[in-house]
Amino acid sequence: MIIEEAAAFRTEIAGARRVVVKAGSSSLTTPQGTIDADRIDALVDVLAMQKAAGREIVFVSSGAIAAGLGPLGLTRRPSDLATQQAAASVGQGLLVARYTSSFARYGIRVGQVLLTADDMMRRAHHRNAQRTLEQLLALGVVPIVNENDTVATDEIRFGDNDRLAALVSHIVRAEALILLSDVDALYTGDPREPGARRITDVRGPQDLADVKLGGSGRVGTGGMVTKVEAARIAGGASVPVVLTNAASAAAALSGEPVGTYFHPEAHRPSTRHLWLAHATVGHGRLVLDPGAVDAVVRRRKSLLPAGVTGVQGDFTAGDPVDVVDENGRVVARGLVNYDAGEIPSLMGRSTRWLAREMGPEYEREIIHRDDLVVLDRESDREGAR
Ligand SMILES: Nc1ncnc2c1ncn2[C@@H]1O[C@H](COP(=O)(O)OP(=O)(O)O)[C@@H](O)[C@H]1O
Ligand SMILES: N[C@@H](CCC(=O)OP(=O)(O)O)C(=O)O
Repeated sequence: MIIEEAAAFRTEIAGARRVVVKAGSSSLTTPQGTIDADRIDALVDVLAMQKAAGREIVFVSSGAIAAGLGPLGLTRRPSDLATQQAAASVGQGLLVARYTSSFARYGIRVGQVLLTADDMMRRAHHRNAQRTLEQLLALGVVPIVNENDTVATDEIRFGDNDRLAALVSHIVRAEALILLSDVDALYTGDPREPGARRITDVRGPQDLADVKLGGSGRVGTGGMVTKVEAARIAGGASVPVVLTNAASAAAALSGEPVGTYFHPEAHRPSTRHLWLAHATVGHGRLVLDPGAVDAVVRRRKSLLPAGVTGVQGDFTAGDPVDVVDENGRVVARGLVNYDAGEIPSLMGRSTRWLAREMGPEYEREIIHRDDLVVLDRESDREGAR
C-alpha cells in the first residue's frame, strides 16, 4: 500500500480502449432527492470526450432510488424494499431521460440495460447480456446499466452497483474500471473521521489489512466495502481499477495519478471461470477428504468420486456447487455432473469400479477441471475487512 505519495502515471488506464465507468448515487443526485442535472451534464461531457477520442464506454449508473425520492415527496431513503423499488421505478425513467438528452448534445445515443443478480447467475442470461452489450457498443451506443431494482428481492440483490460494475467489466472484457464516488480516494479510514490518509496504490489484499472500510454516505449503499470487493473482482480478471470522485473523472480516465489505483492481476481467467467464481452461488456442497482438496486446489485436477466424503443440499446435474474441505471451508466451486441424490452411491469409489459396476456413463468426474474454479477465500476475507 502506498499512502499519500506522488503516484505514477497509469499507462494501463490511459491505454484502455474499452472502459466501464460507474457513478454512485451521491455523484448524480441532489440532497433533495432529485437528479443533479449539472453534475450529470459535466460527467456526460467527460464521457462524450472519451468516446470522441475512440474509446468505448459502458456507463453503470446508480441513482434511481435517490432520484425518485423528491418526485415522490420522500425526504430520506426508505428502508423497506417496496418503497425503494417504487422510488427506483420513478427515478430510473427520469435518469435515463436525462442521459438521453445530455448525450444527445453530442449526437450520442444511449441504451438502457437493466440487470439482476439472478441474470448474472444464469449462464444463458449472462451470455445474452454479453451479446446485447457487445452489439450496443458495435452500434456506437453508450449502454447505461443499472440493477433492475423493481424485480430484485432482498435475498438476491446487489443493492449497491459496485459489484455489478465489476461483473459488467468481466462481461464486456473491459480494459479498465473507473469507480466514481463522493470521496476522492480510498483512505486508511473513513475520511469523515480525522486522521484518515489517502491510499494511492493497492497491489493486493495485504495492502488492505489495516484499512478501515466504513459504511456508505447519505444516499449510497455499501460504502467502501463494496468498492474494494468490486476492485478485487475486476482485478482478478486483469482489469485495473481507479476509485475517485466524479470531479476527477477526466483525470482518472487519462491515467493521471488521482484517487486510488488497484493494480490488476496479470493473468485473466476464462470468462466461464470468472462467471463461476463471481456471478454464481453454490446450490449445495460437496465435502472432500484432504487428498482431494490437494488434487483440486493445488494440482488443479478434476474432482473424482473417490475423494468425496459428503454431499449437502439439493441440486441437479449442471448446477454450480461449492466444494468444501472437512472443516467446511469453501475451496472451490464447480458445475456438478450428477444430481445430489446420485452422489452418495458414488462417494469413495474409483471411476474404474463405477464404470464396471454401474455402467460407462458413471466413469465421468463429479466435476471436470474445466468447470472448476478454485476460490481463494483467504484473500476474500482480507479484502472484505
Ligand atoms: N476507508 C474509507 N475511505 C474512503 N471512504 C470511506 C472509507 N470508509 C467509509 N467511507 C465512506 O464511503 C462513502 C462512499 O460510499 P457510498 O456512499 O456507498 O458511495 P456511492 O454512492 O458513490 O456508491 C464515502 O462518502 C465515505 O464517507
Ligand atoms: N440500483 C440502485 C443502486 C443503489 C445505490 O445506492 O448504489 P450506489 O450509490 O452505487 O452505492 C439505484 O439505482 O438506486
